[in-house]
Amino acid sequence: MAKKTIEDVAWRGKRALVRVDFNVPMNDAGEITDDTRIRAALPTITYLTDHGARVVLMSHLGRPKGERNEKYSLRPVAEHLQGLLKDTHVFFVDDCIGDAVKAAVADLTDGNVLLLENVRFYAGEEKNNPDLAKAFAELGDVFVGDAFGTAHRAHASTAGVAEYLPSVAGFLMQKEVGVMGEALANPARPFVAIIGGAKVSDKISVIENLLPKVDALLIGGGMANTFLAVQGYDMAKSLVEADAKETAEKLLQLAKQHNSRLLLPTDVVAAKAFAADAEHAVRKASELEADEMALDIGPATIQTFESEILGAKTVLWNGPMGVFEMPAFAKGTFAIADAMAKVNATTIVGGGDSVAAVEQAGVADKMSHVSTGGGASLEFLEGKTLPGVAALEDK
Ligand SMILES: Nc1ncnc2c1ncn2[C@@H]1O[C@H](COP(=O)(O)OP(=O)(O)O)[C@@H](O)[C@H]1O
Ligand SMILES: O=C(OP(=O)(O)O)[C@H](O)COP(=O)(O)O
Repeated sequence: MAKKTIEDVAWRGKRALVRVDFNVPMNDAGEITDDTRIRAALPTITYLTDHGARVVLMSHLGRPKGERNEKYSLRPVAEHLQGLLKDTHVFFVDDCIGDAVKAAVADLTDGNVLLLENVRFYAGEEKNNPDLAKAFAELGDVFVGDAFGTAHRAHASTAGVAEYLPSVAGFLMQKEVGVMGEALANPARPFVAIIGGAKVSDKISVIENLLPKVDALLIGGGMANTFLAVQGYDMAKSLVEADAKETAEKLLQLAKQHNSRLLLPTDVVAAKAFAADAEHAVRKASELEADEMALDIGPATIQTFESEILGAKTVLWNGPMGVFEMPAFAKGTFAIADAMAKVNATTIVGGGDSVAAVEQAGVADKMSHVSTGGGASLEFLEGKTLPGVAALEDK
């Protein structure tokens, strides 16, 4: 459902209380190692400052468990944001509620930005405590939900606060929900989805939700082994989830019911150990040796998957095709990234390791959309309503 956005508000002089997801990775020295999520929030922030709003940003960082912990301070993020927004004053206040925060908000002039300290320094945040939500609401005139990466959490700063203020979507939230929602509801066809990653059990609901909608579902990664085992292949030492075999069988039936083509690897890269330097060879999926494990899809499977992708008009990808952290088993994953970069279609990379893979392959900017949410995009692809989206007003 379409949500009101920041374009539906007259901002001059108003305080925009914006929930962003600045939960960025940092090294031990407290340096930001990937600022993708900060950059992804810039269109919303600059629209608001350009339109004369006083912008109050709130976010979490890590999981400080409801207590103040300097290791999880957002101060370095404020400094980084100032570097990105050269013509804008970015202020930081070392709390997210209370008198000092109210004073810092009152000091803002039109077009200024203030980043609050980590909202997870308060236990009420993750409990969606109404008093904390009200205290946040006092800091703004309009709430802007732009933290797609945290939209699957019903927390005080993502959902609770929206009960006390007019609430609209930011541009990032609008794009994430718009592009993925359109692909699920009304895809240009053929619609091909590629699902990988370690386990079937993590992605049952995603597969269930996609099967009736897609023209073809390509399955790779560790999870393909369980499907192959169900079909009678001896997967030898491969990762196979014994507990998920029944589920895999049901999903194969579901594919038949919906006439969706579910494609599994026909060949794999088989290794004698789960190690970067393990001896390895290409094998048919039916011909693994007793001491081998499948750690990537093989060249024939790559070719099949590539031609499916190149013939598609919508491609959605979630989860690596193999143990792509080890170069010997990364070819399948990078081949998917490259094929998606080439095809003239709507291409969506949904969260987690597949995003890391398109970034490593240097093709992130060739995709129509690279999601900033791992868990959130997974829940969205499962067809769940995300609390941080539901909290925003419909158009
Ligand atoms: N054939 C395989 N055997 C064992 N592990 C695998 C295999 N293929 C992929 N993996 C592992 O799965 C992990 C990613 O799985 P998952 O967390 O489900 O994906 P995502 O983060 O994209 O949702 C990666 O660390 C990768 O090494
Ligand atoms: O990084 C996040 O999730 P993700 O790693 O699933 O994308 C979000 O900021 C949510 O964080 P959380 O999983 O601690 O609630």
